[in-house]
Amino acid sequence: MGKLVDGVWHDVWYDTKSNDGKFVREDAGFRDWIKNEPGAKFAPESGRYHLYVSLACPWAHRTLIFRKLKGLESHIGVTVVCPDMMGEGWQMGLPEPLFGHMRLHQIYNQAKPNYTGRVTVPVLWDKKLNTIVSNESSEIIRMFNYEFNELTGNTDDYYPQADREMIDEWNAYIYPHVNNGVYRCGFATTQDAYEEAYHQLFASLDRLDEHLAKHRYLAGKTISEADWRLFTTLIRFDAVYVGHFKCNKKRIADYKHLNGYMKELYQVPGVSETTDFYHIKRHYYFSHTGINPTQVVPVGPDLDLDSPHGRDSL
Ligand SMILES: N[C@@H](CCC(=O)N[C@@H](CS)C(=O)NCC(=O)O)C(=O)O
Repeated sequence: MGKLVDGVWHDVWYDTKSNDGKFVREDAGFRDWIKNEPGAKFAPESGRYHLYVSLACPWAHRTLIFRKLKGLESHIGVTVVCPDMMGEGWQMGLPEPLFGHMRLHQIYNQAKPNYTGRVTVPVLWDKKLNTIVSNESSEIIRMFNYEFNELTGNTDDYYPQADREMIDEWNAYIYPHVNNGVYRCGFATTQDAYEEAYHQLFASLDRLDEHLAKHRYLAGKTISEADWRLFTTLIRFDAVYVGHFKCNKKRIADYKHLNGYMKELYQVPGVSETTDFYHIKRHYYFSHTGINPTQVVPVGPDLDLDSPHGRDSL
């Protein structure tokens, strides 16, 4: 794990010392947008864009789900990096198809030779302008939700106008406490920083479970972006976060409503194909040697994801 400084790779772990042991996530460095409008710099064209993802990563997982559900698989190519993220950061198993690079930091440098920042997945690459459009998953999924509709004919909407306020509110609540909350537990380097994150996480999961007792989805009557953003954390929870990140007050399997909700989302056609528990477990347990120095990857747990979710009556 490391970062680029002026285009040079440095093998460094997260700096928690300057934040009282707290893990603080760095903002993404590439924030352009694909737009379906005349004269757009990044226009929605078939075959023009390429995604670099890790199947382990919850942020990258969001983009794979949207690529699948929005019918973008034949329009946007994908390179899946290896699950092990060691001294050189994310690496390819085979030379990636655009430049033959073996390391993701070479892709960042290809876009910006003097780049300074972390080298994260997902990355949305533009083959025409030879640059990174975006490395921010929350924005990539918005682009996938709308901007290719004319090309694909798929008008499914995960950010409908009528529910936007609710979706935004849930996103703003879930990101710090749950999505990033599990990382704030796992990467904390002081007891206090860990406990603060832990209590916020489980208070939030309790609140979500209560909400989902009465509502089938987070916002509105259909599955929205807020649900998919929560899902990619929930699906990793029992396999990784409970043990590796010490989020062990309860498992998702112990939450009646959250568990059924997670299963319903997992059972949406196509979604299980985007979920890879080998990559998920191998990445976290093998790569974070500061947390798990033996790099032994647990065999369990046995997950029950295909049984009836029991949410139809809501
Ligand atoms: N804000 C980014 C966060 C992406 C992110 O942090 N990805 C992790 C993988 S789960 C990563 O690549 N980490 C490498 C690093 O921090 O060096 C997004 O949502 O797209």
